[in-house]
Amino acid sequence: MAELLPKPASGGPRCIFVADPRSGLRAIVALDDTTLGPAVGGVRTMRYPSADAALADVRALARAMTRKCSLAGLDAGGGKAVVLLGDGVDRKAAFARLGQVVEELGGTFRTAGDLGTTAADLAVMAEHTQYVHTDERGLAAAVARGLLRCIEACAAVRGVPVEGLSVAVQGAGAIGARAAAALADAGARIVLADVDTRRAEEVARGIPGARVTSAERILVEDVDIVAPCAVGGVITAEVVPSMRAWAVCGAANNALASPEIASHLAARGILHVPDPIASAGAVIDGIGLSVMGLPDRTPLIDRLGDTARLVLDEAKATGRTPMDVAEARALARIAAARR
Ligand SMILES: NC(=O)c1ccc[n+]([C@@H]2O[C@H](COP(=O)([O-])OP(=O)(O)OC[C@H]3O[C@@H](n4cnc5c(N)ncnc54)[C@H](O)[C@@H]3O)[C@@H](O)[C@H]2O)c1
Repeated sequence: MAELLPKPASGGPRCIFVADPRSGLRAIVALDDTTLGPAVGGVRTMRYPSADAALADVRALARAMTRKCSLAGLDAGGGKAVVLLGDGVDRKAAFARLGQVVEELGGTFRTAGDLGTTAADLAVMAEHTQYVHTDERGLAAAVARGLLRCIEACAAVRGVPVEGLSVAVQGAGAIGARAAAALADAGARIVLADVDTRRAEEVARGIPGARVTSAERILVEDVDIVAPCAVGGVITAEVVPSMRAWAVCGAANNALASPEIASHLAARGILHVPDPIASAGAVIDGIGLSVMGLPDRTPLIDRLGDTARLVLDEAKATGRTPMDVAEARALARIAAARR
């Protein structure tokens, strides 16, 4: 069963709820603004406390993807899918059904991996749809490249080189591991944490000079930059006063617990590169190839550093938060396309 939920009165993404009793699949696909092109966004797979929590998450993530695609200069809008993990799900059959649903959408939604979705899940989807991007390693490398460019922008604003910076990377999954390696290659000193400590230790072993800290401490470590690369909502009103870093720049989607947190960071003088910019490497790589036909996406990925710099400079000049500046820039491009 695939049911189109009514568009919320407050606006925001259109959602399709998918329930497949045979496989146990429960999923929601959200389609946000498609002015610039098809709705694009990865598949997030996790246990949610309730269906309402999953709906709120997928809507917020799809909205963020709209901003991400617009800021990156892509011919694409925002979308997202979440799979609600629960007991008794036949994972292979569930992702096969999700692949069929994506195919039935006929290219209006294009997807790839995200938190909790494995390469095996994506491979199963790809047997049923042409609209899934399965090159997880390539996408993670693209995210890491874009994140590095944004960290270079932070360093330039601060007037310091990237070489020798200490960076606390939260999350040692696909993105965190690749980002930590790329930052270390650029001369940064890495502190790494994951709720799965063994995973953090394994990743750290492959990165010269990296050390592991606890998941509880990572955001308040005595470092130059904090790079959230795990779940969203981690930069909270409680965490900000204890932070010792001078910049937050990571690839986790929706890292701020709420929009007001951007003001908390600004009040403490902490630079913040909004994650719709810092995490955009993957969508640029995927959509740059599949929708825009760009043989080489690296110039567009490298431009994320310029965008980060512009946003940080405009925020400083106007007294607005980088989040507000980024949002305004993203929406201005969409408004211009509608005219
Ligand atoms: N995969 C992509 O192409 C992509 C692209 C752009 C952005 N992102 C974002 O990057 C983030 C990570 O995605 P991923 O693909 O690496 O996911 P993943 O599932 O491969 O890895 C996530 C890791 O974070 C760890 N983790 C979860 N909660 C944590 C916490 N509180 N503290 C420390 N570690 C924690 C998990 O144990 C896991 O190792 C997500 O926010 C995702 O939306 C992913």
